[in-house]
Amino acid sequence: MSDRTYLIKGADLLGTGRTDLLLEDGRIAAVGKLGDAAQAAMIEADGLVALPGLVDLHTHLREPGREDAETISSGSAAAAAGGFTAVLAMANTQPVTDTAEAAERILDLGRAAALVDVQPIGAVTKSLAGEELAELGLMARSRANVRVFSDDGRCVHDARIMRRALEYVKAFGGVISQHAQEPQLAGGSACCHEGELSGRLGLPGWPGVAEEVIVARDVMLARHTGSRVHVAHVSTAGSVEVVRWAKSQGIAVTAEVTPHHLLLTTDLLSGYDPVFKVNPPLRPQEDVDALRAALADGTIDAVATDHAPHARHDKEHAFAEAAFGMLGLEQCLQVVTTTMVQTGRMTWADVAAALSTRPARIAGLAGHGRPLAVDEPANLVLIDPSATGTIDADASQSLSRNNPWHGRTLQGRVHSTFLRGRATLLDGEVQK
Ligand SMILES: NC(=O)N[C@@H](CC(=O)O)C(=O)O
Ligand SMILES: [Zn+2]
Ligand SMILES: [Zn+2]
Repeated sequence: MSDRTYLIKGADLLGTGRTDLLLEDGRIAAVGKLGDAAQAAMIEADGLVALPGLVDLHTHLREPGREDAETISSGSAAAAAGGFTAVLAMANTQPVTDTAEAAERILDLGRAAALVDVQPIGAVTKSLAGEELAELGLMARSRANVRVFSDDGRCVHDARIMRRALEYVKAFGGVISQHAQEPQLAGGSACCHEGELSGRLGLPGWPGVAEEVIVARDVMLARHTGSRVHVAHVSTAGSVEVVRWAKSQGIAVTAEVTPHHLLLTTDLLSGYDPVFKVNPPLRPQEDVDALRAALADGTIDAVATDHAPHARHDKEHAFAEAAFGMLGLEQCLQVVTTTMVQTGRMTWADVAAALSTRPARIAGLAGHGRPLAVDEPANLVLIDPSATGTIDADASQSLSRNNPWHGRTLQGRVHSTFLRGRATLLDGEVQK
């Protein structure tokens, strides 16, 4: 299983043509038309597309604190099953990842699970309380080498704290990933998109502008400080407009969109099923269309899952009381295949950019998002784009079952994943 040599025969390299790949000693040892190699395990990759290993900028692994919902080990298995070779672990654990020691502990647990590189995200403020900056510098200088900071789950709403955080991380090339949700406009019990439907359902909603005002403020703070801001889970056409404008001005902003915001719309809430309760909420079709267009034209840099596992007893409530969040790691590539590749909006090379190269660059992860070329680390995924499957929430590697794709048919099947030449997923089986 572990450190063997693999010969991948006839994979379609980023959709540009068929080739063989030899994986040896953790690296890509040869690319091209290769003869049989003794000792190598052969993988018949006829019809499979090879992409660089996927990188998720936004994963909730729940350990420490909520190991009933997910552990670093179970979340790593879900990541491998989804074609990921690196995930960034959000800081809203219990306790919060707001110290160097906490970040190093997550790094070590990820190494012990050994299915994906788990890179901790550090909190921007102590305990995510929004009041005092966390130990950003100590986390950056720690063994965990933290470069991405986020209070995700909460918005860094105090403009003065956001300014200081941006100034601080600039010194070491860090980035602030913002959960853009203005608390006065989207406060209290808001639990869905504000619109005609929320009125009819009797659910308090929050409008897209509550996201957009924070995105607008933050790009101006990024311009003022000369620092980098990343917009987590962009959900509205208005946010896309702001990001597009900011990029045209040369402001250092990047943005991500989730699989669910690329496919699901707010009218799913009419059944009051809490599996569709998420922040930011599912939006109308116009927003979904704008997000797809922005991902295709590069205004949105990356797809990130916002994989948010929740135990049954937190999710199975009346809609208004249920926890926010849905699973994402295992079906991300299939959703992108379905919404973006099958529809002709993106090529496989575009997918590699949005799910691997750009997220690795945003997060400063050196060994990931590299081209599939000789001497590069053997981090890659094989996908069968012609396969279709009906999603079964119970077939998940995650400890949680809040899977919004359950019962849906999606295009594509993740076949195998390799982390530094070691198979972490082989023909659909996670290699623990
Ligand atoms: N997306 C969600 O609805 N929930 C996330 C937090 C977050 O990403 O804001 C969670 O931690 O459960
Ligand atoms: Zn968030
Ligand atoms: Zn999140």
